[in-house]
Amino acid sequence: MPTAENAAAPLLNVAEMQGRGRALVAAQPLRGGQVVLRDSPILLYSALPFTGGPSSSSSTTIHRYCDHCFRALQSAPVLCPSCRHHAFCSPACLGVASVSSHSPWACQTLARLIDCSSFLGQPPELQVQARFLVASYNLSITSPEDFQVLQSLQGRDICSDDTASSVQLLHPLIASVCPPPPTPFPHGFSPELSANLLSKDKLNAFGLMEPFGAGGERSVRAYGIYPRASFFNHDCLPNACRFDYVDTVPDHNTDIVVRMIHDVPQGREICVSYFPVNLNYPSRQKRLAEDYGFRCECDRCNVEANWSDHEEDVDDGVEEMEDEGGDEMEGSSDADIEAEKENDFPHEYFFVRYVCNRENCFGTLAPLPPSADGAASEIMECNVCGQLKRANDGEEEEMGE
Ligand SMILES: C[S@@+](CC[C@H](N)C(=O)[O-])C[C@H]1O[C@@H](n2cnc3c(N)ncnc32)[C@H](O)[C@@H]1O
Repeated sequence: MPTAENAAAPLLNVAEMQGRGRALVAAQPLRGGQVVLRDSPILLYSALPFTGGPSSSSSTTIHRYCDHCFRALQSAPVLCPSCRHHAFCSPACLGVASVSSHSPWACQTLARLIDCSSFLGQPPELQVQARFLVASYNLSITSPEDFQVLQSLQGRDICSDDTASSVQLLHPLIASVCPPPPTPFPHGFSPELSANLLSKDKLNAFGLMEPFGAGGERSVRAYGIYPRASFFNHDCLPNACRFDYVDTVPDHNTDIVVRMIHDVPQGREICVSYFPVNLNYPSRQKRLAEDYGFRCECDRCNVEANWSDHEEDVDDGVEEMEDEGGDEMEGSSDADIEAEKENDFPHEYFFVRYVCNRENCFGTLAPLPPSADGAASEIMECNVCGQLKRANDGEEEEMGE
């Protein structure tokens, strides 16, 4: 039970781990549901491609989110008086944005990109990468200290072919439209720096998700760089997961909160999953190799590496965990099948207890934080659909919306 003394002590230490870089490790025993990190973004950018352009006026552009705090817009937005393209939820948000995310330099650069027809013809992913580059160079002007933090995050040593071709197109385009900064860029402005920044983004950005849709779509509203949360390594059976409450909390609405999924002892590495936990083994390995540059050797991958039925799962990357290993079990008795399943998939308890059973959700469940006296909560919260359920020996009982 946390005492007043150890509640004030650090919960996580940063440690260097062989083959894994920096990692976050439990500095004391941690309880399921405990909040181990609350982190604010140093940079946020929209996950949507640009809309508008020379033929559109601001009155025809649909503004879905505040361009600073990314809350869903409920009423008529406050438009930026200079570009008339960017929309804010309130005059206060516009005021903060005008000296940070939407500085005069960012405002003019984005407005000129929006008016550039050759840019608007580019694929949506490239337009979103342009948003990140403009936000990063803007950060170097408005907050050089935060820009240094961004640069200190892990990136890829060797620029991937994808990143190289994005930079080849985007860097000269941004250079040709952006006005001179108020003072020379304190950290430079070059294709090499753009490539370096894009590789940091790929490894470290967290997506702020749209509310869970009825069809189970998981679309991203905005991406953020969260410097302390960036130290979490990946595990395919994570012991922590992150929550965000962009539309529901009044202050610091873009903060992310990382909570323990279950108890862990002091000294254990705390990991999150970089994607939904229901992805199958080949899809997880492919994604980790291509996007994050490493081969996962977690307990779950070591077991699943020996399964023989990966091929059929590769197409959609999603699997029903209970069906795994079924092909090899024909002709066996029920007891044999159960025993074989148990051997094949010793981690099944994780999916029963900690994966949301709402259709198409596949979110991760973590208990609500323990009470002030340290008592564990029996209420589990899904980090994707937000549903609350009562945990009951692995059977969850829904508690309504
Ligand atoms: C968001 S960073 C995590 C923090 C990072 N270790 C650091 O030193 O800053 C993601 C990178 O950490 C490394 N990483 C994360 N999880 C790993 C794992 N399970 N095994 C090996 N490397 C991992 C990979 O290099 C990955 O691209």
